[in-house]
Amino acid sequence: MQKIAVIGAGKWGSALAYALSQKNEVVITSRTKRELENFVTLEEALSCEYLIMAIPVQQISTWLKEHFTFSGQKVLVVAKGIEASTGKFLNEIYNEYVPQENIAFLTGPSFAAEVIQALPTALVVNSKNKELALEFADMFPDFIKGYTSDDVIGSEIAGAYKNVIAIAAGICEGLKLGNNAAAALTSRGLVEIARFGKQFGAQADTFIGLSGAGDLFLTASSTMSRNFRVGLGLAAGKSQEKILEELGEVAEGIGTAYALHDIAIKHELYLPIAKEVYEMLEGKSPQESLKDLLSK
Ligand SMILES: NC(=O)C1=CN([C@@H]2O[C@H](COP(=O)(O)OP(=O)(O)OC[C@H]3O[C@@H](n4cnc5c(N)ncnc54)[C@H](O)[C@@H]3O)[C@@H](O)[C@H]2O)C=CC1
Ligand SMILES: O=C(CO)COP(=O)(O)O
Repeated sequence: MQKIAVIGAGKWGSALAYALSQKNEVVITSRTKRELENFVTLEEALSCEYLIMAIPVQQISTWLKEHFTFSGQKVLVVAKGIEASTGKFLNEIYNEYVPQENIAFLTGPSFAAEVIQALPTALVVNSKNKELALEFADMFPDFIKGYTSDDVIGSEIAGAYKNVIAIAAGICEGLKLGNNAAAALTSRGLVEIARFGKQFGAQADTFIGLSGAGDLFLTASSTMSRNFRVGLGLAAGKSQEKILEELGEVAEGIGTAYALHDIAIKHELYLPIAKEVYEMLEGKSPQESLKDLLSK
């Protein structure tokens, strides 16, 4: 039995704590105390050999600075997004604290609400350390088929960027543009993600697999996705503040759209869907944006 600590008791941290507890000893911690039987202090969690990091991307730099000291832990990062304030990828942020051989990243189609019901899925553990990736994949319960990959940057980009495309897909649905438009937008989204990934050294195969197409098709087609629901809210003319208040949970696509906007300017990249999502978040009319994307 492995002693695993999940850090962050939101939807995803809680679902993974449940899933991993099928075969392992798991404790969980969060910034506010929860009435959970396996709840421990942060100090105790950080003393475990294996850490599952479920803190949202926009908060993680500050959290690491304030709370984390590396002492040999093996870390699985399960968040998906790009830091808005700096444009940094998660692996860059974590690599300032955790050596590359001790860190892995989890991607693939995984609504927490289904994982916590033990419904089946297949996920990818991405790490430059193959042994570590296998170690984490072996911890999964029978209802999660574990794959491994060494394409850390590709899988990370796929997981982060699909949240932005899911916002666009939610807008498309909210505006009732039809199934053809939704499929066109999602497939162009996948091309956009893959093209962006190539710029940063990703492997092309990653984008047609679980971390790319798998997670994109899931998130961009379901109201279970928080990012998709952000899109529905924008289509309904709601403000970003109102949408987030109603959501009550994190939607990483928002911060990631801002990050992509800055990265596109810095590297002179053509990211049409991400650009329109950014502009809609900044107040452009969704009708206008979708017209710009989908008509000649
Ligand atoms: N919910 C899902 O289905 C999935 C979520 N993810 C990713 O997992 C990450 C977390 O998402 P959820 O758990 O769903 O979000 P959530 O909104 O349910 O929970 C976020 C958690 O982070 C904690 N948190 C926020 N700021 C913090 C800080 N400064 N210090 C410590 N803790 C802090 C909150 O207390 C909360 O427990 C996101 O990056 C998301 O994209 C990935 C796959 C599936
Ligand atoms: O990443 C997810 C599923 O794989 C969750 O997506 P949302 O954050 O949009 O709900």
